[in-house]
Amino acid sequence: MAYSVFIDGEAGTTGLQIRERLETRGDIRLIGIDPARRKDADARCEAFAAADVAILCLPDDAAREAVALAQDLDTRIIDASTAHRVDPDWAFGFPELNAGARDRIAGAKLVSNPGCYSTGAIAIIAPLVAAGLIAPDEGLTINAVSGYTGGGKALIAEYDSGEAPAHFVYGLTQRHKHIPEIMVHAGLDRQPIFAPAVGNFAQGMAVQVPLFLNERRTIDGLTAALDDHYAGQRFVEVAQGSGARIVPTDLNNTNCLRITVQGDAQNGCATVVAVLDNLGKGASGAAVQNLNIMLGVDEGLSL
Ligand SMILES: NC(=O)C1=CN([C@@H]2O[C@H](COP(=O)(O)OP(=O)(O)OC[C@H]3O[C@@H](n4cnc5c(N)ncnc54)[C@H](OP(=O)(O)O)[C@@H]3O)[C@@H](O)[C@H]2O)C=CC1
Ligand SMILES: CC(=O)N[C@@H](CCC(=O)OP(=O)(O)O)C(=O)O
Repeated sequence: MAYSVFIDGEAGTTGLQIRERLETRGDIRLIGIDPARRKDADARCEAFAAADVAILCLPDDAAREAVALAQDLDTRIIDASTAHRVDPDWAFGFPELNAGARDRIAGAKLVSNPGCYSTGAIAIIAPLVAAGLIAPDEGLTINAVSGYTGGGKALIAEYDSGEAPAHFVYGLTQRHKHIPEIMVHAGLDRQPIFAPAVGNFAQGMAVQVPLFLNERRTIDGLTAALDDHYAGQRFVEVAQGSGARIVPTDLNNTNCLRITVQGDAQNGCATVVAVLDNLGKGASGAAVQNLNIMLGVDEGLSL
């Protein structure tokens, strides 16, 4: 039996990559929509009604509108946007978050994918809060650099034009849209300082959480807590750092996320770094992983 899947926004950056991952699958029938009618409510309603699962790859307002269009249908929804990530009626689409996360996704009608930066930040912070190695009210800093596809078609066009800078920092007013979901799903009571940046490379990202060490919080202890948390997970690994460079593009075109803990016990300073593909585990890969979990098929299919 084939499942019907509608990708709303399939011509966008995230949508295209989901399509590529699904179009060769025998167990999935993709529902197409006439490109000229891709923003037409009637055409989208018909597609929602025909779908077992709809994947929203839309700006936030359009995602909210799509959910309203589908509200009386049985269609299950995966939303790649920011619109529903802290809504308790939606399952949070990070299966590796905690013991119950995968089952919640499997049984959910509504699943909200984490943002790309949030995936890296939550992957680091949530297990360390759960292990008592980061206090919920600790003042944390999150530094990150992303490839420019993270900004969707508009930022891609800027870089394609050759007019965009080699590197820029942003989010300086500390209102980045990922901060609420990081706090809720990592278990932080105090807002972290978030310092994102974009570099002149298409995809890939590194998310860093610097931590001061103490008697309780050692490099070995941090590594062991993360290792324990992710033991047996297929797409998240905790690796030994070499003390050398970490390259944000290392996991491009995969659904993997790699965490390393490095620092110096003598000066008491360490950095925990997550590397992932913003379009892989940070968006399209995660959506396909969640789809697989919702359909009850092998979680790694087409990833
Ligand atoms: N890029 C990334 O790394 C990540 C993106 N996301 C999220 O995924 C979602 C999609 O982002 P991304 O793919 O980057 O964005 P893009 O700008 O690349 O694509 C968005 C797509 O949505 C279409 N669209 C816009 N409004 C409507 C509407 N009212 N009805 C139907 N289609 C519409 C656009 O069509 P048109 O171009 O014709 O306007 C476009 O094809 C966003 O919410 C984003 O925040 C999540 C994680 C990472
Ligand atoms: C480089 C860049 O611009 N990145 C985007 C986040 C990309 C992402 O994860 O998007 P959603 O949260 O919308 O899903 C930003 O900072 O707004």
